[in-house]
Amino acid sequence: MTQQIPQPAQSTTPPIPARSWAIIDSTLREGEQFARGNFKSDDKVEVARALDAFGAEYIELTTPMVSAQTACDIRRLAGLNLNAKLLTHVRCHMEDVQRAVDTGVDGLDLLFGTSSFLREFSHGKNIGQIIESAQTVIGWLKTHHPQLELRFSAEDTFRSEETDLMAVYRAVSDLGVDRVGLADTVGVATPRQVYALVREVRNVIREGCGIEFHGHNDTGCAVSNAYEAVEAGATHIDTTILGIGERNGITPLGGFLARMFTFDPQGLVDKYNLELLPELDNMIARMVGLPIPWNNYLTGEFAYNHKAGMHLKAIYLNPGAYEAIPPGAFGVGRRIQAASKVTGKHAIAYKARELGLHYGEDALRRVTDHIKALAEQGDLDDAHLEALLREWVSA
Ligand SMILES: CC(=O)SCCNC(=O)CCNC(=O)[C@H](O)C(C)(C)COP(=O)(O)OP(=O)(O)OC[C@H]1O[C@@H](n2cnc3c(N)ncnc32)[C@H](O)[C@@H]1OP(=O)(O)O
Ligand SMILES: O=C(O)CCC(=O)C(=O)O
Ligand SMILES: [Mg+2]
Repeated sequence: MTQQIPQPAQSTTPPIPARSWAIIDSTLREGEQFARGNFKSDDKVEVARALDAFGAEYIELTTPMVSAQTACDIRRLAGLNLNAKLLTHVRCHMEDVQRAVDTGVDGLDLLFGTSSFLREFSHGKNIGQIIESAQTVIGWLKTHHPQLELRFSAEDTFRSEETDLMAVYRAVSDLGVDRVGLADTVGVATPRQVYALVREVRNVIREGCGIEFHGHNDTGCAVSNAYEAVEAGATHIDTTILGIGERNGITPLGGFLARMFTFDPQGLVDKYNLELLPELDNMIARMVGLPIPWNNYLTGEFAYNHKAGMHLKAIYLNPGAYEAIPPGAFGVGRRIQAASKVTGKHAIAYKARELGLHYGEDALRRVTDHIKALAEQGDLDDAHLEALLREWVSA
């Protein structure tokens, strides 16, 4: 079975080039906020090296304010001299940033909640005070650490007032941050809202200022929202391996890359070592002590399982008939499940031929019907199918 790499989806929308966006992988920050995420120092080194080998452009780390050990781990990771840029995620607070600049990271991801929920219940500051804090903190960083890459994010963006957001984004862009961040902190945004807000933010920030999107998956839109952000001009997307994070997590690295592969397969192949994705997913599954979900994007056990007779006939001729993305591109294989009640004669004929057996038309119909009837009691495994095909060919 050979499979042609699918061409970018044909639609009225132009393909989105992979060079227009970068991954900020937050497994070592948002992922530490996952119920089972508690990475030890050596785990962090393993994860950072694996993400670097994969080709992730940025790796976001937890704030050094967490503990002395966490600060020490950040310094250890900074000492690895990875190709990926290291960022640490800190409150917009002088003590935090002073601690962060001592760790040797390449940049700081600053944040301040701008929704009424967070202004009232998290930090108690109004928009004017948030902007003042940003001026103090960013001003100090620009003077004393001009080499650092800076991002400022309005946490809970999608439940914040539009006028507040535009005031904050304009102010931090004027202060010279490299990127502004939009965060769907509670996973409530719809793809259309994300598209519209990214376009609007683009109009108030200076040219060349990047836009980052961070999306939670509470309502199942994390991948679509990240995609819409890119379509609207976002330059950086936050992901975690397997999507781990607070509650049910954020945009998963694999899911986002699957989405983007359909627009620019070669661009993704050029940027990332995509065939390492199963290693990344397995590594995090091991570290958090959970299996990879059966329906996980690309690497789930059944992500490339083909079963129905009508599908199998076409799959044998060209797998692209029922696959948007060739599994080999991401280092995974497909499974053909030929011996079920929903199978058909073409699949059985292919299986027989693989075993060097040749059935005439009538015999093929009979053995297929027999298999389908037997499978009413449960699917047959490959060994059972093989034995049956060998037995029936001479019957
Ligand atoms: C949506 C997100 O994921 S945001 C990122 C979340 N990440 C984290 O919380 C990192 C891990 N956190 C920690 O280790 C701790 O919370 C620390 C070290 C940051 C702070 O610990 P504590 O001093 O014990 O405070 P605590 O966590 O109880 O409360 C949060 C404090 O941060 C303040 N705060 C919240 N957001 C911000 C902000 N963006 N900028 C500045 N201060 C903020 C709150 O006002 C509160 O301070 P207060 O006690 O002076 O009112
Ligand atoms: O800093 C950010 O942009 C995102 C913070 C975060 O994890 C969130 O808002 O869910
Ligand atoms: Mg988050």
